[in-house]
Amino acid sequence: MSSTGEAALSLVLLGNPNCGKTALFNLLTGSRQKVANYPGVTVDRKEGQLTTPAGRQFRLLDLPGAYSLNAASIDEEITRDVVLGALAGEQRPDMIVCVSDATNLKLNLRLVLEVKRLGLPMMLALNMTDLARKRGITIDVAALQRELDMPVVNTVAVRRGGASDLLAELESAVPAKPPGHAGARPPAAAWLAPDAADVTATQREVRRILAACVREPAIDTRFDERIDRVVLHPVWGLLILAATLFLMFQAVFSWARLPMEMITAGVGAFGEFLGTHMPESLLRSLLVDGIVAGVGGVLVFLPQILILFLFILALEDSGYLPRAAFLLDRLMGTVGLSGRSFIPLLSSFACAIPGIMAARTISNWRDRLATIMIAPLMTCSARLPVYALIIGAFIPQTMVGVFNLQGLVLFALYVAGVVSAMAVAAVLKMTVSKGLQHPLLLELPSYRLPHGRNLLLGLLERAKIFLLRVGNIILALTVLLWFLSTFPGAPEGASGPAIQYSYAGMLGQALEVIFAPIGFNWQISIALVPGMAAREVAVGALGTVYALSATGDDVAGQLGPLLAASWSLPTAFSLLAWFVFAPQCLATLAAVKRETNSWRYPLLMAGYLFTLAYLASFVTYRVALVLTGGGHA
Ligand SMILES: Nc1nc2c(ncn2[C@@H]2O[C@H](COP(=O)(O)OP(=O)(O)OP(=O)(O)O)[C@@H](O)[C@H]2O)c(=O)[nH]1
Ligand SMILES: [Mg+2]
Repeated sequence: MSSTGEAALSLVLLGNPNCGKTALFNLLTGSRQKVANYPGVTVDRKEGQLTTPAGRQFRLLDLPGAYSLNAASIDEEITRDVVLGALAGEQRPDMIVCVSDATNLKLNLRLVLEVKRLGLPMMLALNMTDLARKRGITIDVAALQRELDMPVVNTVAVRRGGASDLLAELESAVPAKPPGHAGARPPAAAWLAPDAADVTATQREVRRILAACVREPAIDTRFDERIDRVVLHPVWGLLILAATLFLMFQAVFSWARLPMEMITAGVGAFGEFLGTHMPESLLRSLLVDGIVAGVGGVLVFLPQILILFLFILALEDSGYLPRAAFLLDRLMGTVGLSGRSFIPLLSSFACAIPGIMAARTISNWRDRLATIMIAPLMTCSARLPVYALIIGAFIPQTMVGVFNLQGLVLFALYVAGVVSAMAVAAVLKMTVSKGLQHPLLLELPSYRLPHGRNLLLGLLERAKIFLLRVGNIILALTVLLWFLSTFPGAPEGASGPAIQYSYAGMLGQALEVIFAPIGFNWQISIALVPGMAAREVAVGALGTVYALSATGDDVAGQLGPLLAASWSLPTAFSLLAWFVFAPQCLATLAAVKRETNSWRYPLLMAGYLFTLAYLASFVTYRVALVLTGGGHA
């Protein structure tokens, strides 16, 4: 509570895409919202608390970027509605903090002038002033303040203390709201969508203000342009993109080997220690067969996940992503998608859910729907443990020329996801999403060397998310599965491992009827069920199920060799094919329901993905059987 006892005033951060609003929000509130160097990162309103050095409190809202309040896409509608107080249950903000990229005021000031017409209390944060200075741009802040008739402060959102001027301004400039008098806010002028004449008038005003307040050297963009000549080249550009992605998958395997071996050894030693030092009991089984075999089995994949994210974060920070979108626009156009879909789809490599949300930036509903529907085919990071487990067990570590064979297979699985997504998009184009092509208008940010500290923080965040997942949902489901696999115990005189007679064993054997034609045994069938909650759980579940089926030896930390001994190669390939397609993630389906506001699309999605998964596994299994001389199963 602030010293004067007033209710916290609400502030919103409003500005063009990629001008640094979220970076500023994080700096002011201590949050860790996603920041990246391309437009359209934030797609939802985010709330935080801000306390000034003197102890004054504010509610701060971060908004999706917009070029105008005249919204064209869902994310921009959110921004408009928050600013105009049109959102249900949300009052109009007390004050608007416009954030502008100081290196690009010509574009940014248009929004400032448009918003100014609302007549709300307002101030301007000139962000990225570090870059502006580096480029020799000088801005006369006092003059700008006079011209705009509002407080103007310099900020550097990525530097500690970079918002001190803004905080000082907030300390003094905001009129306190009289307690209990919510109605005392200044009335906002009604907002009318600007017409062509308004836009021209605003442009003219921007030019006048810039002439009065800003001095720029003859712009020196040669650096960016020289890079773009290669990166946006139709042939070289595509080669660079392919090489980058390829390198990423090679690295996931080759760089991760040592840390993975260390974790495996650690987990194995721990399991063995428990196994030898605890008396034979249910508790020992829960710890060794349930938790160590299950959770430990998933934990091993942390290094690979971090390497994947290192690449994704570096790409996001560099400014390369919108270029790749631009490059792929024509290619994606052939299947009815636009380059606009590229970033949502690329985000889906991390997880389909933020990818599906990022599709909000696509203004055309049909394009957006098509993007949402194919997002789960992008290989999310939760599939990585499953792929890596099977590849590690069945694909030898040989080198093919300079390439690591395991990395090649992983790359092929990612390609399989992308190619199927394109095929599905092409089918959707013929049916639901028939429509015109829209030209891709995308602002290209300046290239920037990824910030070491940002990368490190991003990776720590990722590690935290993964470990929390392991500690929460994966642990809980593993324990549940251990329970279901242990009870009821085997009847007297039973042959075979006790798990066969348990609840999970019975379920697995029932499901095996469905899955036998695609080569899955009852152990795999069991693992698929908890795998619906989170894909990695399938790995933990296999660990537990095999630990309980094994006769004597514990499998903690060495599930791979055990699988290699008990599955045929066709079964392994079939399971890989299954995971390329199967919608093994309820959270994704829930996100689709939320984003499309209907049950229709998640159901459609689950239906088509399960069908594809079954077909793909069936074909893979049969073909592999023939090729490996396994005859008819
Ligand atoms: N050098 C420098 N970089 C900055 C500054 N502020 C933000 N950035 C970088 O600019 C990029 C965009 O920052 P974000 O905070 O994601 O921008 P945003 O306005 O929230 O973007 P949207 O959510 O897409 O509208 C990131 O790469 C930041 O690291 C700054 O003051 N100086
Ligand atoms: Mg943002």
